Amino acid sequence: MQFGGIRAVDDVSLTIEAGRITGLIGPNGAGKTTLFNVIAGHYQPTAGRVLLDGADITGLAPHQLFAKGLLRTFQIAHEFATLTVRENLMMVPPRQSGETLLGTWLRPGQVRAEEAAVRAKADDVIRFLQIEAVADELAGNLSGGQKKLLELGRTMMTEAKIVFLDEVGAGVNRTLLNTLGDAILRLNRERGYTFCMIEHDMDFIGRLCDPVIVMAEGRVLAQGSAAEVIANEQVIEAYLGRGLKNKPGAAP
Ligand SMILES: Nc1ncnc2c1ncn2[C@@H]1O[C@H](COP(=O)(O)OP(=O)(O)OP(=O)(O)O)[C@@H](O)[C@H]1O
Repeated sequence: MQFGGIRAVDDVSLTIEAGRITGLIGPNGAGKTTLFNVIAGHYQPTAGRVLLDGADITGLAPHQLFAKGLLRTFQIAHEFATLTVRENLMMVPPRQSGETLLGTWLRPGQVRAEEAAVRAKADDVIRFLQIEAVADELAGNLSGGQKKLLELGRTMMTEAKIVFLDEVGAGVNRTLLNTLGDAILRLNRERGYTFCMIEHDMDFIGRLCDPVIVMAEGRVLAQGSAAEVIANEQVIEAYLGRGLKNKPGAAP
């Protein structure tokens, strides 16, 4: 992927395996976000292809990828501050077919049945994420970490099972980060979600991700378990002077 003279992602070849939680790390400017943008349909790559289950999805728009079950978290608009958590969950369209106002007049019975199904689904999400205590709280009153949990919950309201998370743990306190991490792990193990996540916190990455892919200067530098990549000389060098946040074993 080239922006004028800058090759933000250069000759990158990688596989995100179904059923795994893949971590994507690398120093600032490594090309992680650009790669996400190319995969999730926000940028048309200047070269190369993106395949989903062998089918070419290069250049498809985000809503077309969404229909194929691939979602990047910020594709769901941010929460509505003046609606409750449950209402926020119920606002998420399961697919982007575009509910029409006319439809609600023509098929009121069907609409009522759909609303009941959506409410049941929202209740399931609330139970799964163990956020019953804030279900009727206005989303605007949630802490930053609770909003991230809500964001995950909104993802669960869709049909997408391949989810790209861009720094979902950023700015979340340690306790809620653990809760968020548990939810991601359980979604992966119990409900078959595939995740790919950009993160900077190595504790978080180490707990959740296998494999971890390291990018630097637009290229894939290393790939392996979290323990393998943080012991990799090239990776240490790429981070030199920038510091791996919360590198296990590092002095506090
Ligand atoms: N829209 C754009 N136009 C021009 N250059 C861009 C654009 N987006 C990214 N770049 C450049 O591409 C390179 C990779 O940026 P990118 O944001 O993908 O890195 P990153 O690994 O996500 O970094 P960070 O961890 O800081 O978010 C950088 O040199 C950046 O300045």
